[in-house]
Amino acid sequence: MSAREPTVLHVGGASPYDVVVGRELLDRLPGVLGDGPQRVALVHPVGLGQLAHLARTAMSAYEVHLLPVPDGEAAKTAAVAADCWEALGRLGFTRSDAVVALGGGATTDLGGFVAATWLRGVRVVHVPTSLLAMVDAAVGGKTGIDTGAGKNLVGAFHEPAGVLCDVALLDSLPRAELVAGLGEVVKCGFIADPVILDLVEGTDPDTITPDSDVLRELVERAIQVKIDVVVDDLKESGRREVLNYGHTMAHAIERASDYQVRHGEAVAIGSVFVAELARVAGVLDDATAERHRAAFERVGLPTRWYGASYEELRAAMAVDKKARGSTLRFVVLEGIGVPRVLADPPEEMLRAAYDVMTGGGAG
Ligand SMILES: NC(=O)c1ccc[n+]([C@@H]2O[C@H](COP(=O)([O-])OP(=O)(O)OC[C@H]3O[C@@H](n4cnc5c(N)ncnc54)[C@H](O)[C@@H]3O)[C@@H](O)[C@H]2O)c1
Ligand SMILES: O=C(O)C(=O)C[C@@H](O)[C@H](O)[C@H](O)COP(=O)(O)O
Ligand SMILES: [Zn+2]
Repeated sequence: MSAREPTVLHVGGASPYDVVVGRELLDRLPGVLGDGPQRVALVHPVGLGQLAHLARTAMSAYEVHLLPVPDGEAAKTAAVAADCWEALGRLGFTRSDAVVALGGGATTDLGGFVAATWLRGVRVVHVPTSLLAMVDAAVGGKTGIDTGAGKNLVGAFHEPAGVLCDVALLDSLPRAELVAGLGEVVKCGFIADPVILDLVEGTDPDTITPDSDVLRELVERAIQVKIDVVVDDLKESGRREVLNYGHTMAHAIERASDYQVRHGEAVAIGSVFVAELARVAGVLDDATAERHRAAFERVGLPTRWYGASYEELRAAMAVDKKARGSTLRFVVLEGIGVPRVLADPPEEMLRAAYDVMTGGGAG
């Protein structure tokens, strides 16, 4: 059980802000919002109404308007964004006002996008309530929504004014959602911080609970991995692509499953897929490819998926934002913490990795 002081992780750059990690942090909201805003639009999933009311109480100095949106991925649509814009219009929301996005990554992506687009950009503060949103979605300024053409294809870079990661809020998070968040944490272990892998491999997964010291360390380490990358390459002109490890296949799986596969689960499957692709391409050794499967499975994540044909997933991968023209580009690893891009891998290699992913291959 952690009774530690909050940890403040600073994100530098042109619009610097802090990511605070700790417990019982809602009272810090006014400090992050400052005395500029009069009105606050509190975007939250309908299912988290009680938490939203707690946050509202903490912001009693402001005129707070609740904007409930659908739970989960269903919030990331043009229609829901348009409803939010209409609500801000009715409120007479000005550039001196602020959005607070409280919820999982779907809510922070939507709330961030609404803030990025309203009046071409108003202040947003994120209060992530899922593990995945704390370690990834709320940090780094990527916002967006899904369309029929694919996941996250419409969006904007819009950095928050602050992020409050109150791990006490994870107490109500269903276990399957916590485990999904570990997918992005383990990803960070492979791309940049092997201590994360040591922690995961050396810990009984049932003891990774919201009040545990190990969860706190995993959260802080994963956030630091993300910060180190985004301060160097906010708009993904190069290095930031590493954070997309496993995501080319992950996003294809999410879309093909009609978003029934959780993002963090898809990241686990997609990371094992791309490790296999790298192994088949002669880039990654057998043992490190196998370590991928073992690490994700250890925390309870899936590493195989049988739900769509190769052709369907191949077509969905074509809209990946890392693609250039008709050339697919995958982030692969040469070793732990040693990323590179594998462009235009031969079709037979992609099929071989797909066969392993579906259990049809030798892996
Ligand atoms: N912008 C980025 O950099 C970035 C990074 C990673 C992921 N994402 C996006 O984040 C989304 C996934 O985020 P997610 O895994 O948090 O999913 P999510 O937002 O769909 O949340 C999962 C479910 O948990 C519920 N929930 C959240 N917090 C809760 C709590 N404290 N108690 C009870 N229930 C709670 C939500 O209402 C939802 O039903 C995806 O859309 C993904 O694309 C964005
Ligand atoms: O922050 C990033 O950059 C990432 O790629 C982090 C990913 O975990 C995240 O899922 C992100 O939303 C994916 O971005 P996209 O550009 O592929 O839509
Ligand atoms: Zn992700």
